Amino acid sequence: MPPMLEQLENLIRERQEAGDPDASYVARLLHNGREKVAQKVGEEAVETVIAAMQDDQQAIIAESADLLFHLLILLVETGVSLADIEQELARREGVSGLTEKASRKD
Ligand SMILES: N=c1c2ncn([C@@H]3O[C@H](COP(=O)(O)OP(=O)(O)OP(=O)(O)O)[C@@H](O)[C@H]3O)c2ncn1[C@@H]1O[C@H](COP(=O)(O)O)[C@@H](O)[C@H]1O
Repeated sequence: MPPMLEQLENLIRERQEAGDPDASYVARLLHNGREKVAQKVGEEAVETVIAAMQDDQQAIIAESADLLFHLLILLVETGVSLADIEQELARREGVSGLTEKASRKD
């Protein structure tokens, strides 16, 4: 995983443990609960899709940064680590999505 994401993950964990909702955006969002965090992820995902459909490179970058940032907060909230995601991606490595899809029973 890019070091920047791991750095942010650590900072979000610190905010979860000792952040002040009056002084920290991350602490405030976490304080507001999982539903609010999940809602932000949904909003940022939609904004990223809109930016892509508008073919706006700068907006795609900005909205993707918002999306990754809020997804990291949701992962910390749910107790999932970037290492868990990395492990899952490694497990899938080399298996084409088409092959995986064809192997499904349903
Ligand atoms: N990377 C970010 C980051 N990206 C986006 N945001 C904030 O995310 C918020 C949500 O974005 P929106 O576009 O939805 O803005 P909004 O209209 O205010 O949305 P609502 O929350 O009001 O619904 C904005 O206030 C952005 O400033 C971020 N806030 C913080 N960080 C990083 O997190 C660190 C810790 O931040 P604090 O917890 O605030 O100290 C910072 O040092 C940064 O490194």
